[in-house]
Amino acid sequence: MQVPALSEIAFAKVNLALHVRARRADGYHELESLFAFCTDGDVLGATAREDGALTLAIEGPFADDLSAGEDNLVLRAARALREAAGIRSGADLMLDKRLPVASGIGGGSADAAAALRLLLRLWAISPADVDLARIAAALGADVPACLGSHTVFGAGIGEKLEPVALDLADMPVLLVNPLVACPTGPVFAAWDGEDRGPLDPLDWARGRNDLAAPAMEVVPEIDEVLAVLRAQLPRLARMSGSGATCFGLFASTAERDAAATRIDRDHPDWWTLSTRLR
Ligand SMILES: C[C@@](CO)(OP(=O)(O)O)[C@H](O)COP(=O)(O)OP(=O)(O)OC[C@H]1O[C@@H](n2ccc(N)nc2=O)[C@H](O)[C@@H]1O
Ligand SMILES: Nc1ncnc2c1ncn2[C@@H]1O[C@H](COP(=O)(O)OP(=O)(O)O)[C@@H](O)[C@H]1O
Repeated sequence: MQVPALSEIAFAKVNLALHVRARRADGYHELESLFAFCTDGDVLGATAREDGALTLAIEGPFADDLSAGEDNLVLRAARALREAAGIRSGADLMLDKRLPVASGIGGGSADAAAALRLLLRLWAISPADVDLARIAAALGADVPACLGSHTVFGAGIGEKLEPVALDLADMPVLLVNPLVACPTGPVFAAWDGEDRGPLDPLDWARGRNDLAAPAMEVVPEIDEVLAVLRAQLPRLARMSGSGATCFGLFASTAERDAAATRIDRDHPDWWTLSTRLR
């Protein structure tokens, strides 16, 4: 595979807390979440094409779990940006798929956001000339937060973003996933409809993930992932998004790495990623 001209990391997303407040008439859910991002993720590369074609090739550990067809969020993002900018530029896109698919860490949303950042650069589009927030929101509820990929408070269906005075950079994180896909729609559908109260973003550690219980109905293995993670004595362990990935926040990289080694040894069929918040 050729070396791409430009590349961007599609930073893995973690919902440090996620409170579901109401089911809307259109089936979507009002929520409040503190989004944070890891320093690692998928890697997206791009090389310009003169003929205006858009192509996508996928490699990496989870390449077989998704199609490189027209509905891939990377290609949808590229087409949306090109249309908004009124240009006919092309690109060969290469996605190194390192994050498990449908796993609550926003792989698809992060890929879409990375595609927007990357193609703005490749095609020399000024962000002032396109309504990036609108393009992002049309691609998925999480894409606006993934665009900036910095700690942010989200309301509405996740697209109403408010800055938050929290610096969590460099905090050691361990992500653990049982490698059972956990699709977002069925998890929201299994939510019991009870509003358990608002999220104070500055008090997120005492918050909740209201999707954990419904996600465990869809993927029962999440219960064991959380128990195994908690046994490693992190500062905090919780499920991210609609699952099934759970995260542990550790006091030091040494404690995080020791936990990863034990979990990899005891659960060789699970996926883990030792990373940091950015
Ligand atoms: C739960 C969260 C938390 O960050 O993350 P993930 O678990 O997907 O990573 C997000 O809200 C997910 O956002 P995103 O992954 O963009 O969702 P979408 O593709 O737009 O929606 C997939 C489906 O989930 C349901 N959905 C999504 C968002 C929302 N606020 N309410 C919903 O009910 C809808 O049934 C929708 O058709
Ligand atoms: N580039 C992509 N990466 C991952 N999933 C994608 C991508 N493009 C489209 N999808 C679709 O989006 C769905 C949600 O994937 P993903 O964003 O990984 O889940 P989650 O938001 O739960 O982490 C997948 O089931 C997949 O079919």
